[in-house]
Amino acid sequence: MATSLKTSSNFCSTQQNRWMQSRDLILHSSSHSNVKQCKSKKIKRPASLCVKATSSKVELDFNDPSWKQKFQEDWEKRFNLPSITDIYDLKPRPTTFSLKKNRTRTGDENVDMWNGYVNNDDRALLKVIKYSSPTSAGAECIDPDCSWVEQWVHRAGPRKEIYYEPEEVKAAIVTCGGLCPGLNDVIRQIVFTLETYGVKNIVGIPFGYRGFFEKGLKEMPLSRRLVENINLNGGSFLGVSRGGAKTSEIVDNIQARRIDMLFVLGGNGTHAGANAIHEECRKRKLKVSVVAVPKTIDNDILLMDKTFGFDTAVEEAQRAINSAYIEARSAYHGIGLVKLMGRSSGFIAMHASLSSGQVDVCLIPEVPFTLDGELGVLGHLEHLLKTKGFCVVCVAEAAGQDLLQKSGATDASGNVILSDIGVHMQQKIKTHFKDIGVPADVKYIDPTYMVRACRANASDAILCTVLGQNAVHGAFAGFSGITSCICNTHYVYLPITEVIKAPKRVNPNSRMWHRCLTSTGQPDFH
Ligand SMILES: Nc1ncnc2c1ncn2[C@@H]1O[C@H](COP(=O)(O)OP(=O)(O)OP(=O)(O)O)[C@@H](O)[C@H]1O
Ligand SMILES: O=P(O)(O)OC[C@H]1O[C@](O)(CO)[C@@H](O)[C@@H]1O
Ligand SMILES: [Mg+2]
Repeated sequence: MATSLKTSSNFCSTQQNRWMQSRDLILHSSSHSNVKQCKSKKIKRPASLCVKATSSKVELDFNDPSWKQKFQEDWEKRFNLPSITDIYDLKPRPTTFSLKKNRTRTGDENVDMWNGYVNNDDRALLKVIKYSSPTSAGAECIDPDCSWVEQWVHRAGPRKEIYYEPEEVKAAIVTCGGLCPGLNDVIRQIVFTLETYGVKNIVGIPFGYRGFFEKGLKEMPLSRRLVENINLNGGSFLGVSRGGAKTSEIVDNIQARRIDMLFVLGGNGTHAGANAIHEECRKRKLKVSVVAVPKTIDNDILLMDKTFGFDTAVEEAQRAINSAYIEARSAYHGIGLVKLMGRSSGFIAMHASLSSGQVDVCLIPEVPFTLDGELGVLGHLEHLLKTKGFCVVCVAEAAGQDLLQKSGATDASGNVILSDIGVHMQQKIKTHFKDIGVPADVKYIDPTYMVRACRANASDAILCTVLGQNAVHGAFAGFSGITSCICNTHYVYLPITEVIKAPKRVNPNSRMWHRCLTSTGQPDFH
């Protein structure tokens, strides 16, 4: 396969990018499917794309009849799951995770064939829509004709054979980054599942990656009895932290503590850290499985349907919007303004606006806007006060950063600290209506930590259960450097490298954003 793929990215040209921009639907999809457009010097028409592989950039020539096959071979390579068997010649043993007791005797002779395990060759389809044109809403295209190409990913779940002796395993769990509903549900399910396999030595690492190197932070022994009820509360039973991740020190500590399996719960940053730990373990030839579970209220991790905690955050955010609506509706010329979290993506704002049905203006970082001027937000608010008497605005915390002075500061993990768009808008709205002599009663709600410090709702609790259990199955199957997630409604494992390439963002050409616009009735603000 390698010989059939060129590995140059030099052909990517600005000219070709212009072609891409004129077909901006493809441009958007390109970031999602990690496909970069480029121009082959040999080809006149814009029919060549650069496909960025994990470690190299691979160019595909769409005039070559076998381009699909080449794309798929590259895809297979990129989505192959790293395993401890890549570095060790290991013999598997039959699993200790028994499903037999759940089997019903039906008299059907096939029942003896049934085993309930997932085969390593099982796959789930990542994309199920066949777009007939790059201009179709939300189209995700690989080639200029938007051809259908199967993109398979590895199915998650228990395997019939495992690569660890459960009695000898020491498993550790760590929760990193900011809080998120469902952390305790995942911890609990990991412990339950490990015990079902027969693992006796399970520990929690306190306060994120910090727990690996901060003196005085001791690991916490975990058991079913101890974690049985932790899902009844929000937060993390183990504590969380940002910053301070030094991979080599962490791996020294993993070695010193003789940890065989590490379960890492966190967002983009945590996943990058987990992958670095996995790589370092591999470099040192350690038989350690590092398995991540994607957590973040922001829902900004690539390729997956959603991260756990997102649904709950949306539900909580919706309550804030409802309060803003009630305040605005009850005041003379009331304007309710709600700022919602989302470091680089507007998913919470978009979904909470959609679910509440009470928002007139939704502002997200992916869609630029102006406040002043004929087409600005303020003019539209004037119109809303005139026509319906009140209005509700929902703004994502990362929206409109171009309108504000940059703080230049970063948090302990290196994430940019955003300027406060909520406070800025509150002041701008007040000043604007004062200046034009129209009374306006502005009620500003910033629910920040309330949307993430709560207990998981029912749908998140189920997602956490499945992801937590699958994380353990993945580790016993010998995989490492993977994440346990949901793609296209199916539970799968993805290599971490594929999900940390960029933060996932709302596609302004997607049906969902257009549904949001239909719901709010807002015009373009620029
Ligand atoms: N590129 C990286 N390589 C190694 N470790 C990292 C990297 N980025 C972040 N980390 C570490 O991962 C941990 C969590 O990162 P971060 O604070 O960005 O939260 P996150 O996992 O992205 O979750 P959240 O959604 O709450 O922001 C921190 O301890 C941080 O030091
Ligand atoms: O104040 P903290 O804990 O650093 O986290 C704030 C950030 O964390 C998140 O909740 C999750 O990434 C973001 O929405 C928000 O920007
Ligand atoms: Mg992050």
